[in-house]
Amino acid sequence: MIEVEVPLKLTLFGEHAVVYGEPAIAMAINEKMKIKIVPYHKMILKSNSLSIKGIKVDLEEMKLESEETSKVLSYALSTINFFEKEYGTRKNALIEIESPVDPSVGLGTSAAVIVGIVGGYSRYLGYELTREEIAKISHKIELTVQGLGSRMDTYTTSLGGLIYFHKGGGYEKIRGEIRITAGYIRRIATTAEILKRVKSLKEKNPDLFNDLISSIGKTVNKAKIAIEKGDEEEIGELMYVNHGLLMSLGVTLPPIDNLVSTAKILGLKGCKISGGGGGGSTICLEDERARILLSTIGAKIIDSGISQEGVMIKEINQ
Ligand SMILES: Nc1ncnc2c1ncn2[C@@H]1O[C@H](COP(=O)(O)OP(=O)(O)O)[C@@H](O)[C@H]1O
Ligand SMILES: C[C@@](O)(CCOP(=O)(O)O)CC(=O)O
Ligand SMILES: [Mg+2]
Repeated sequence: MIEVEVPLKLTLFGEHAVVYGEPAIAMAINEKMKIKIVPYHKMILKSNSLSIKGIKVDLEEMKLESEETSKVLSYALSTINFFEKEYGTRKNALIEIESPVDPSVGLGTSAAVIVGIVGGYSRYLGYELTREEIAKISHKIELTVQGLGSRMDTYTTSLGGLIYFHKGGGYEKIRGEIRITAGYIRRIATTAEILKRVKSLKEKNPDLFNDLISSIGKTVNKAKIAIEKGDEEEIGELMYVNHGLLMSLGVTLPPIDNLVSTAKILGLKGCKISGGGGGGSTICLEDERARILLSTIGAKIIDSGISQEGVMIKEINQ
């Protein structure tokens, strides 16, 4: 049996802008997606946190027919099919995915599912991929499924730690400690849908869009220096600036905008959305009042402690 643990992630700065070549800073956290792969007589996928809306069942064979299912399983299915296409092999297995959070809440579950299956299923096939190789393959798959996207989530969940992604490519681990209070609410759209909306904004108003995106890039670079210096005041101020720029891109949601502006008035050091937006995750520099504010919007608080470890793959002889 192969057991895989993949850290989820928080985007501290630079979401959306990183898709257009700007820098970003993300952090792997202690919330871990777990994937188990055991030999089986056919290919079965089990997942604890998915739900589908609307089903059609062939009552003769009790066979479920649902467009929605293949959409919701798109990341997992594309990853399994990747191996068949690239390696020409398909070894039946029972693949069980256990997520600590709901899908599509800005915590990188899409990336974690891909990274977990790439890491676990490649090992199941007898390959020993490095974390960097897992990240590279996973980014390719996530991009194929989403049509748009950056290397940020797949690299952060594969490699672990606090990572600065350079403008135009490459990355480096950042020394520095940042303590976050984080929670999430359900979303009104998936990241793929939100990415498409942001892209249409770019097409409609390229000059304005480019100014907004490069302002986010500047914010990210100032934040990197502030994190390395441990300057919490500056980090927090830049979180509010980044949130305001994301608001201009139209990816935030009123309840979260209200929370962020209330936090600023109350004197919390810094808050912003994290990830694709449209609801989902909100992060603040660690503060008890942030937990209270998050609970007022019904957010589920998560374990946002940093995970220095990236994807962990264990082979267990049964
Ligand atoms: N536990 C899971 N099992 C299978 N697929 C999952 C799971 N969690 C998330 N996914 C996939 O990832 C998609 C969510 O990706 P995305 O919208 O990018 O949100 P996130 O912010 O979590 O990355 C889901 O629609 C589903 O296809
Ligand atoms: C919006 C984006 O910058 C981050 C998406 O994060 P998530 O899938 O919402 O966890 C997209 C990307 O970087 O691929
Ligand atoms: Mg995602």
